[in-house]
Amino acid sequence: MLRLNALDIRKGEFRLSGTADIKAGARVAVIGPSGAGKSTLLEAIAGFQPLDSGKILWRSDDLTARAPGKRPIAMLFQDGNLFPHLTVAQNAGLGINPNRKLTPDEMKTVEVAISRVGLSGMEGRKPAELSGGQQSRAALARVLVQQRDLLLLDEPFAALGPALKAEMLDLVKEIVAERNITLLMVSHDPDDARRITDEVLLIAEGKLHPPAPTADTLDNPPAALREYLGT
Ligand SMILES: Nc1ncnc2c1ncn2[C@@H]1O[C@H](COP(=O)(O)OP(=O)(O)OP(=O)(O)O)[C@@H](O)[C@H]1O
Repeated sequence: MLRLNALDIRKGEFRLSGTADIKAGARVAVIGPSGAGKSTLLEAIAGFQPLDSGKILWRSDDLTARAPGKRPIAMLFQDGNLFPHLTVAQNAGLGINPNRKLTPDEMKTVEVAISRVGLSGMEGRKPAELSGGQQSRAALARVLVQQRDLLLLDEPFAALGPALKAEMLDLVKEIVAERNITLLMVSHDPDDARRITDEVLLIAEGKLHPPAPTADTLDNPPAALREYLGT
């Protein structure tokens, strides 16, 4: 269980508070109006945004004071997931160790991850030599080699066309199921949430709401969500 316990986050005038428990292995969409604090919540879970109060617990480990790199978390953002001067294999290898050459076993892990995301044969290419979809796959390979329990996605596929985005979401769904990864995904598109998540965590008006089933919530949205969905 990922326990977001009595969180209180302040950023200038902005404030977000609430409690939510996320079951291990769940796939959860983080939804809410623009500026509601979706990215801020992911940053807090990853350790980049300090809490004013509250605790973040994972399987009874208290992560609250832990540095980002020491948390069992991998994260993908909308942009900037790849270094342009490094190859696909080097970018993926950064997930294991940014500072030194990889051991043969670690190189094997990179090779398996690159194959899993469908980029075998492209290990030596730089990001500029890949399509947008292939770049997303390379970023996902880096997440895979990290072998973390939690994956946080902040709209990483927003720049892709609808078909490619659907393909990437399906790949993420398969991979998190295979590895029993707990997924939190920020999305502006309710169809993304329906496609791969079973629960939604709504953030609105400074409050974090406990996760609720995706289809029920989107079919019968609470008032705070209705305006955002345009229903
Ligand atoms: N450095 C900052 N100082 C003060 N307020 C900030 C700062 N950065 C962001 N904010 C405010 O924090 C709030 C939450 O921002 P956040 O990016 O988490 O929202 P979001 O729900 O992810 O938005 P969007 O859907 O538009 O990406 C916003 O109202 C924003 O204006």
